[in-house]
Amino acid sequence: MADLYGQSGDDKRPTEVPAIRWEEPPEGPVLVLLDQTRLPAEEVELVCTDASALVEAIGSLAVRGAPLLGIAGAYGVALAAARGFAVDEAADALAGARPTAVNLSVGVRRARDAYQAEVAKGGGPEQGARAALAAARQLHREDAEASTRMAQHGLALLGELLPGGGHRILTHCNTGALVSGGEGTAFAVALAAHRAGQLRRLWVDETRPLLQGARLTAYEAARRGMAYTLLTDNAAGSLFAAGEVDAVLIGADRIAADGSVANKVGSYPLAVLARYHHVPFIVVAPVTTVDPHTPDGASIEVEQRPGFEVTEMAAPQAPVSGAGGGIPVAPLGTQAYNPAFDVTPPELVTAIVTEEGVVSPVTADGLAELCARSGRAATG
Ligand SMILES: CSC[C@H]1O[C@H](OP(=O)(O)O)[C@H](O)[C@@H]1O
Repeated sequence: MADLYGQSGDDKRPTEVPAIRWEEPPEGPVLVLLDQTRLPAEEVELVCTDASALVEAIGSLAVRGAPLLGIAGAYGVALAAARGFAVDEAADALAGARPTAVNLSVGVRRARDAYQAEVAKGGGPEQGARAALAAARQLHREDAEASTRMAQHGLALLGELLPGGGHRILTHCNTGALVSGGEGTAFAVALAAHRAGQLRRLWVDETRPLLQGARLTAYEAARRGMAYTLLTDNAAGSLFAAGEVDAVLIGADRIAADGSVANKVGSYPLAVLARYHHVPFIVVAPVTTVDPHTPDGASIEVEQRPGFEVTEMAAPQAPVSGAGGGIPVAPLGTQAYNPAFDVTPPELVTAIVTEEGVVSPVTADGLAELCARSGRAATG
């Protein structure tokens, strides 16, 4: 077999530009986003002055990833309030920007509730805006703390499942600092293994069609000096067949009450491969991604995205030719099926790792207990 263990990343420079930050220049508060559609070629920042700009950034995946969507949604409510826009209208637009990641609506609700509680107490719009900002900042901090704890729980689980270290981990999409207030979810576990000298290889699925793995996970792994190898999504099966995968680590966008996991499209086939090859399939997500109000996988709304993301390759310098302005890889007018996510049933998930601990096997009761431990009511 060809040399699988190619050159690992050698740039120890951590991602210097935060995925999101709130600033208060003289002309008024702004939300500054690292535009993830421009990575890895360019680190370009988007400055949002209102909720509609943020809704557009969420829809284009300039800002993305379940936990970060929650943080962005909360800051978006605070931004609308601070700039005197209609808060309820902004909150509804933000919560509806993408349907699958439950974190987005959770984050929006936390900031909106804080605003409304302050106003209900007799505070003016300014006090309401400050309360919304405080709620967004608290969520940001909580997510960073959750990331650290998930990494600890995940590393311990890898040690139990794979004694002896030298882990070869396959991951899908992007679950690092670019989706988090901290170092991410599944990627944070792989990073902890790297720091502990236990990561032999991070196999990075490119993750068609938007290439979050190739563009973003490789970008983060290189900057962390991790040993990583990029592969096409189609090549994952042959890696399992060659015995080159010790565990799969992925994130989640919504976990239903029964333990069904919605995550980037391509996750479900990996779960089937992992089961067939007796490889642990581990989901890493904060408790805010568990949705007790969605009973099962069939109840999860899976975002359907534009066909041009499949029929064209994004290339900023590409001549405008198809619907999306990229380089056509299919005849103009080709219809495409482009679900952003798929759903993995709980029986194919070895464990769900959260900041509150690990659920394995994955059961509704186990998840409910975890939510209760975090102080969130687990109702069916
Ligand atoms: C741990 S959140 C990252 C999660 O979000 C990604 O989706 P998208 O890039 O469309 O926001 C993907 O499902 C990742 O697992």
